[in-house]
Amino acid sequence: MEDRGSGPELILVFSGKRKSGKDFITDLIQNRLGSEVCCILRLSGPLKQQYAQEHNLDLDQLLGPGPYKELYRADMIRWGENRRNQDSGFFCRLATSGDQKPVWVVSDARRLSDLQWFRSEFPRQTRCVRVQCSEETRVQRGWSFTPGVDDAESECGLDSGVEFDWIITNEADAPSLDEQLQPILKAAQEAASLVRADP
Ligand SMILES: Nc1ncnc2c1ncn2[C@@H]1O[C@H](COP(=O)(O)OP(=O)(O)OP(=O)(O)O)[C@@H](O)[C@H]1O
Ligand SMILES: C[C@@](O)(CCOP(=O)(O)O)CC(=O)O
Repeated sequence: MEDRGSGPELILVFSGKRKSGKDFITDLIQNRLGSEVCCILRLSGPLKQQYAQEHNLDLDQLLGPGPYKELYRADMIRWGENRRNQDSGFFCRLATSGDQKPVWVVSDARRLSDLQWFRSEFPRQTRCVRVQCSEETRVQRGWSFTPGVDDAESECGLDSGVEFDWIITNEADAPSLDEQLQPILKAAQEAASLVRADP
């Protein structure tokens, strides 16, 4: 039998446009699975931490869903891309260092290099999930088109060329999230039970 070691048994790598609901859905998954089983990892976490420190900004607001982070988004993208150009796995490595939970939920993949990093480091465990909704719904959630952001790699890098394992439609008139998330939660529960059976 394969040695499972102490790494993750399943990694759900989420992507989706701004205000599609990635954080909302990944929080819901963690609530359903429990924080003993599942951790949420944000690739933007270490980026925002370092950026906030260098620019003397409010990290909690940069991490939250409000309008504050949008003031800095274009510059954070540029700042992060400088780092990524030197080392494309830089933020993936920082975000994943040291977590021992059986299920990792990565809430914010944005670039093919992010998916490639997980697929190459964790080929057996990685699954890709897309969150989608209409532009109208995103506008209702506070989105407006920003040139240099919404037409750049940060938002468009995974628009094509990716085979997603699951696609979730986060709209009022779509099937309920509970229904759509069922196969994902089932896979996560199976992964967690493998770890329990093989400590
Ligand atoms: N199904 C839903 N029901 C109610 N509110 C929702 C739903 N999905 C998302 N929202 C709300 O819409 C807003 C944007 O969602 P969220 O922050 O999860 O999007 P995101 O894709 O993570 O955006 P960003 O890329 O800007 O971080 C939040 O205030 C969130 O609570
Ligand atoms: C700067 C950046 O990490 C911001 C992500 O913010 P959020 O996931 O939308 O809260 C986007 C990027 O890395 O391109």
